[in-house]
Amino acid sequence: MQTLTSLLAAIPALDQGAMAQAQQHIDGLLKPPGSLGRLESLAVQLAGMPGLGGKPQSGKKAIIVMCADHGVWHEGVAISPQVVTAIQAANMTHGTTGVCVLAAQAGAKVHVLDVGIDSDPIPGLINMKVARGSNNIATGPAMSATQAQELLLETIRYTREQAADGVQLFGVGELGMANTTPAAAIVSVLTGEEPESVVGIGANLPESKLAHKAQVVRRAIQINQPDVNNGLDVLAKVGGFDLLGMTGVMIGAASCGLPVVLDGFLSYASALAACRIEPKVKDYLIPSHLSAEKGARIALQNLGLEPYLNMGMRLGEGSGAALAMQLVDAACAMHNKMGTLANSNIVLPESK
Ligand SMILES: O=C(O)c1ccc[n+]([C@@H]2O[C@H](COP(=O)([O-])O)[C@@H](O)[C@H]2O)c1
Ligand SMILES: Cc1cc2nc[nH]c2cc1C
Repeated sequence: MQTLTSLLAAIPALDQGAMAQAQQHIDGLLKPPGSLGRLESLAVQLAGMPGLGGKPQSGKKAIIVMCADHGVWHEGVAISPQVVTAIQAANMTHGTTGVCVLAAQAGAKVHVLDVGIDSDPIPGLINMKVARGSNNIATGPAMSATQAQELLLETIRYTREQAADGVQLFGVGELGMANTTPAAAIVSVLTGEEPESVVGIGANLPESKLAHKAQVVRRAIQINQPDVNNGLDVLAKVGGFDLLGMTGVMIGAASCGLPVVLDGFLSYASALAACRIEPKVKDYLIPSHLSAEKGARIALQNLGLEPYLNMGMRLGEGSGAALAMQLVDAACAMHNKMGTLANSNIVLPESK
């Protein structure tokens, strides 16, 4: 089996030649050069990804939803009953969740992984349960270093298997009551921002409880002392199984030279950790929307990513990734189907 070190070393650089060629092709399409804005830069980014063979394409799509519970829920940082994680995970298999409906619109398959729900195994889910919930980060590490290393490798392997099975576009999603608390802790540690700046209401926590939630995040960081230079240590100490699993999908996709569409706030935390583990992962990340969670802008700015959409969404599950997959399809259609200026005998003067 491949080691994490060898998988990280195998992440290819973007193909600059293919990107220059795509840019030239797009400049010759039937429109004023640059007039399709960020759809054009998205197509160029895709063209550079070696796993797509030098051309923007988005055939088979997979949204991988990591489901887990969190010991820190018991600190009173979330209002949803913890059992909602298990109930909603089961709903994923019935196709009734937000992500399932939006993924169907995008032509994406939803893969639901149980990486640590506090329940018996749920029929229809892929069982990668590490434990029935992570430990309470306010009193100690979320998981052991060994658990973190093993789950990271297992989720990377799962992603690479899907790539071998023909998936060309990945999306990440998560489900886990209270997970905006460990996500805020990760974002605070990896951006250097104060917990108060990155803690938000999650799934409708009353504003009056925000100061308590920030205090819990502060305590988690104080007690665990995560190593800011070690993304996996941060995930293991103040993260959770779902957040770590999404990092695995990002590294797995990048190691295959394939794109991965982010979702909301939780996925930004996972992406910050992925890029701390290996900065090359960044080239393969496609932001989707700006989550309405308070720390969202800070996290994305730190990643150096500008979201495509701003819809006030904060559902998670991979719903934002599903929506933005349609933009990826649009960028591919533009590149592959539009006519050219040359074929219409249109000659435009240089604008510079
Ligand atoms: O995607 C987002 O930006 C997002 C923002 C806030 C909440 N969520 C979802 O709500 C849950 C976490 O909220 P909470 O309040 O329980 O920490 C979890 O299941 C997430 O999928 C998701
Ligand atoms: C119903 C429900 C669905 C969710 N999906 C993600 N987080 C959620 C929280 C709740 C409460």
